[in-house]
Amino acid sequence: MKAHNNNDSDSFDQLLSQLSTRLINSEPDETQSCTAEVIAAFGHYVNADRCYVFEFDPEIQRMNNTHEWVRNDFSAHIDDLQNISAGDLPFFFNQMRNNFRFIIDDVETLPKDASNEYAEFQRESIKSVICIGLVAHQKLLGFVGCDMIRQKHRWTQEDIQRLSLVSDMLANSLERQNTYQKLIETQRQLEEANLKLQAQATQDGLTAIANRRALDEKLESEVKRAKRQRTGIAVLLIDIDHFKPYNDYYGHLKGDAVLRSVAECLSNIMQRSTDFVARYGGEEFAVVMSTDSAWQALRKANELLDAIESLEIEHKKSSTEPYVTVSIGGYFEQPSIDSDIPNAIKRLLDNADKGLYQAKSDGRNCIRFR
Ligand SMILES: Nc1nc2c(ncn2[C@@H]2O[C@H](COP(=O)(O)OP(=O)(O)OP(=O)(O)O)[C@@H](O)[C@H]2O)c(=O)[nH]1
Repeated sequence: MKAHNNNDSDSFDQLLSQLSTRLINSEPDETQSCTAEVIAAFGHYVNADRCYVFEFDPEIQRMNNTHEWVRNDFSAHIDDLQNISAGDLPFFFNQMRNNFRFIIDDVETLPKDASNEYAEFQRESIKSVICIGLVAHQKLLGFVGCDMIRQKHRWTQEDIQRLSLVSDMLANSLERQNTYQKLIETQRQLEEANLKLQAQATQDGLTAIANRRALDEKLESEVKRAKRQRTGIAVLLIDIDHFKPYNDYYGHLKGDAVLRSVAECLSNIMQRSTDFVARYGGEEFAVVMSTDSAWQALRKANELLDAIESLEIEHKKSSTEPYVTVSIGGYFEQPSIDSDIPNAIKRLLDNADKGLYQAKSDGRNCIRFR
């Protein structure tokens, strides 16, 4: 076998140093191609027939071949060297766990208890093999190795030293890659948690529709839009009639179910992208709609009133029995271009509330528009 001369060693060291710089600065995709280049470079340098990287699972019970370089026509084995267990190659796994290396000049000299390994080396026509562990923070992550197929090779101190350099480089890069993956995963979890928190902050827990806070935000954006586009905006306040007697007679849990049914019914009807339904508090709901006329809003309010009664939820303790009904107060306004937004919002809510009070006074299950 060809011995290295000083030129070989110098040019290999230079190449390794360049690849190392690239690995340090590489994105995950480039890390893969750099690793492939590193093992190819080592394969050429040591005049090997096959070079590879394997990664262990955290328990060092299984390993996968992640990168492979083969000389000329030698057969590649990366596909059949996946998910290899410690039970398949016990001698090898033990050597790697205990010594972080496995160096065999002649596979014929393997001890008897390495019969599985011997059979595997025969299958791959391997005569000599060297594997050096990828170790980061005293943890064995995998190994980089070389096979000699054409002829046996006595691994020199120089081979071992240079492959150890390669393994240090790859271990650091693998460690960095794992940290990067963990960071990406943590970031994904944080974003998911943030989205959930955001949804919770603007969602009513019982009915899953928007809450009061979301309503305030919506009113502000809709008033701004109405001002800009010179359109009108209507607010409806919808209150379940005699809900206290309902709770007292049917129980709080059934009361909760009524709130959910009413919320769902309102949401099903208010389906335009500019429609908005929120739980205003207790047994009261609010609807915001962009509309050109009070008449259109009144028509929608009538639809809602009928739809709730049509749910036919029994309510024996109501003056509007036999079913659960609602009273609705509404107000429509076309904000002028110079109207003050907080005042406009206050006007919308106050007037809708006055309408609701009037509807309650006038016997409930009716609409009063101001
Ligand atoms: N089940 C249930 N009840 C609620 C919830 N929030 C508020 N309530 C009840 O809603 C009822 C509201 O009662 P009142 O304000 O007296 O109104 P009402 O009985 O509906 O009378 P009118 O509105 O005048 O027709 C109270 O009994 C509250 O306990 C809730 O989340 N679940």
